[in-house]
Amino acid sequence: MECFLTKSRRDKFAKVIAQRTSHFTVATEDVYQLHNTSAVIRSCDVFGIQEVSIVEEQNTKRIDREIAMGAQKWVDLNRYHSIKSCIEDLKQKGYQIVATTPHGNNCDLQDFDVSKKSCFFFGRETEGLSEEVLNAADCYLKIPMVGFTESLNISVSAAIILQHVTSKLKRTAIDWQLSEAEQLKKRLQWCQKTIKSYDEIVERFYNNKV
Ligand SMILES: C[S@@+](CC[C@H](N)C(=O)[O-])C[C@H]1O[C@@H](n2cnc3c(N)ncnc32)[C@H](O)[C@@H]1O
Repeated sequence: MECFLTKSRRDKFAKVIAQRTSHFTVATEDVYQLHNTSAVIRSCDVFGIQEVSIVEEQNTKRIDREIAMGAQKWVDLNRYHSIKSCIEDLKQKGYQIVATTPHGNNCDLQDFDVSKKSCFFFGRETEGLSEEVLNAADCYLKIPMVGFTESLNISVSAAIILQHVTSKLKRTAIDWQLSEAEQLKKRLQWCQKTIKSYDEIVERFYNNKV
């Protein structure tokens, strides 16, 4: 199927998939502002996180396509209407639950142990994470702050944390890449999303673009 893509598109897929990981994943809990969820998804794509879970117990909103800049097309979105089922699924997949929060004596980002498969939970703009997530968490993670402001914006926190943990992970000997079979499956899915119609394939074929 990839033969129907242009060479530059195929090369791009190969380059991006080689940097994708399921060692880390991200979950957002009832975030009110669409642009915040979209910006988190965009950061996941940028830092190579393949799966994102969006919990909408109270809000059910469409992802803001403009802000995600098409990132929602390349990242797998799992949507949940209950935090309980989201946590159960993640634990079943072998992830530890990491509650990100500006409060308390949590683990500082610099000291975070990247060896375990982890899901980073990000909370609501005003209330932060629910008691349910905080109680289920295996650990708490904090970005150190030295100003007057009580917390960072959720999408800013996600970008800082993901940049830090993914670059630290890549400096270890941990096997963090998707398996060959997973990479192939994902590339085929991306192909399907890229090719909009059979007419397009035929047109490309006759115009010698493939
Ligand atoms: C605007 S903050 C929520 C502030 C809220 N008043 C609270 O008490 O958590 C939104 C989310 O960003 C993340 N966050 C913000 N600042 C953070 C920090 N310094 N360290 C870790 N996560 C942070 C957390 O996931 C938080 O739930």
